[in-house]
Amino acid sequence: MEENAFDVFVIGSGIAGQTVAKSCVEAGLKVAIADNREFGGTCANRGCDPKKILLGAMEAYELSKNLKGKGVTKTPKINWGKLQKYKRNFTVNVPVATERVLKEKGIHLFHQSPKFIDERTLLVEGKKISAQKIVIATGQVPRKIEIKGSKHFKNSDDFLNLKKLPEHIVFVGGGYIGMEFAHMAARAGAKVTVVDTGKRPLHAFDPDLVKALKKYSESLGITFIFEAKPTSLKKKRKKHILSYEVKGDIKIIEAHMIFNTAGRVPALAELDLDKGNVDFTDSGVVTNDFLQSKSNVNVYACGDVSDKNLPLTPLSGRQGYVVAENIINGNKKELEVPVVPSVVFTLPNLATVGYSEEEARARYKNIIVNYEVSTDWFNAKRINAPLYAYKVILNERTREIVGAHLIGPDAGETINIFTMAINNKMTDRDIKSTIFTYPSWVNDIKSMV
Ligand SMILES: Cc1cc2nc3c(=O)[nH]c(=O)nc-3n(C[C@H](O)[C@H](O)[C@H](O)COP(=O)(O)OP(=O)(O)OC[C@H]3O[C@@H](n4cnc5c(N)ncnc54)[C@H](O)[C@@H]3O)c2cc1C
Ligand SMILES: NC(=O)c1ccc[n+]([C@@H]2O[C@H](COP(=O)([O-])OP(=O)(O)OC[C@H]3O[C@@H](n4cnc5c(N)ncnc54)[C@H](O)[C@@H]3O)[C@@H](O)[C@H]2O)c1
Repeated sequence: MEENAFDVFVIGSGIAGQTVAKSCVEAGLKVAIADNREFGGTCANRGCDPKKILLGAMEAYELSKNLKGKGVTKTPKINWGKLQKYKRNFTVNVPVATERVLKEKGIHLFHQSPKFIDERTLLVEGKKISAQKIVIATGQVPRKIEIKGSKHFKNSDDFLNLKKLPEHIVFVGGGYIGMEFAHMAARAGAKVTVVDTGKRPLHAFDPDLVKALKKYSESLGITFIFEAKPTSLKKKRKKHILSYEVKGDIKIIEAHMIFNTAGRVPALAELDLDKGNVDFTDSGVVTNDFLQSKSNVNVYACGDVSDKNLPLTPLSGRQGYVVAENIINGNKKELEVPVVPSVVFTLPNLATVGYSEEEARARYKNIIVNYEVSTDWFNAKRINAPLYAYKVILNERTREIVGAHLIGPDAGETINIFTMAINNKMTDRDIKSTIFTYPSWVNDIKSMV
């Protein structure tokens, strides 16, 4: 094979791209991978992992705060600078280690965005590269807020790398990222405001539990401004001024830093997809059930950038695996996704799996909705947890669990048991007859079903 010809050329070295590249090279194919940033992708470098390291200190803070006067004498102070240093121990080696593993496997690396020249040819690092299969696994990037002065917005990468925490922070967007960061910043001592165009934060989550989380967030000092449309952003010495419109009135808010946490969009702008005849929409590359481009059979897409994804790490890995299988064995593997749990890493965690109450009502004739604020249960009282609640939904006819929504300490772990229960069509009786460890959060689910 010519030097610049590959069986598989993968664009993007996150979980999706790496999964494809490694599987294909192990199957004996000649593989290359390109990334226009540090290798390793969003999750490991500037997403899930670094965020969760910062969260560790917040967990220590929260537990101590709740037990203050109950055997714990002081609420600790977060040393943001030291916490960031600790986080960097984990992230600093990711790109080098990722490159090393890929190279050791015989994968060729490129450090630039390729551009399509035609359906099978790319231009990268000044070379024309031909490939039998091209895999787009470029993930997502923050959605631009198209207002005057938008260049002054910081984004999630900036927050996760902040050396010093500003006194007053505004997050524009109260979704996963805005809420997780707002909780961290407030606990670390910043004054925090969340501005959102919607009527409430976290619109994909159960409204009753979100209401409880919002109220608790306010008790941490977080201010919310809803139904607010940003109109301009100005920098004035050390401060930034965000103008926004609420019900026809223009208002302003001043802060030291203002972050764009208003959602993320497929990272496709640099690829010249038109030249490659690759169709895409706002949801990503248009794919069939094999994750193959509908307009160019030489191209596959996987991870956050495919139109079949919920942008979560486990799904991106799953899609990478499906694409690798289809490249290696021909299109045999369709994308099948079991129910997907999801957690917002605020403290307490807010977690969800399966149908929402609204979806379950539309889908089943009769449902049972078990909703309770359970802050007086032993597990919560033991650590003086301020918020613990659940909403579990069953199909009344079959008694199968069809949805679970939790807020409370470790809800991000407990939700996994509900995920297994839903996938395995378990009923309330199946759960009640299982023996779990005691006392444990998971044991509580017997009382929730
Ligand atoms: C702050 C934050 C927190 C998150 N927390 C969680 C969490 O707790 N749990 C969870 O499940 N998910 C979380 N996510 C989402 C998760 O990070 C993504 O779903 C996951 O990383 C997607 O993997 P991927 O391989 O599809 O894309 P990515 O990991 O984004 O990888 C895409 C790669 O392609 C590269 N690239 C982009 N454009 C080009 C181009 N033109 N040319 C070459 N290379 C390119 C990028 O540099 C990147 O390395 C979080 C995301 C963010 C931003
Ligand atoms: N814990 C996790 O699993 C986790 C954490 C972070 C991110 N993620 C993934 O990353 C994706 C992106 O997260 P996100 O928080 O950026 O997006 P999001 O879609 O969760 O939230 C975006 C928020 O911004 C608001 N918004 C949109 N445009 C606005 C504007 N112009 N002004 C003000 N508000 C505006 C929306 O109403 C929404 O509330 C998520 O969908 C999720 O899949 C997951």
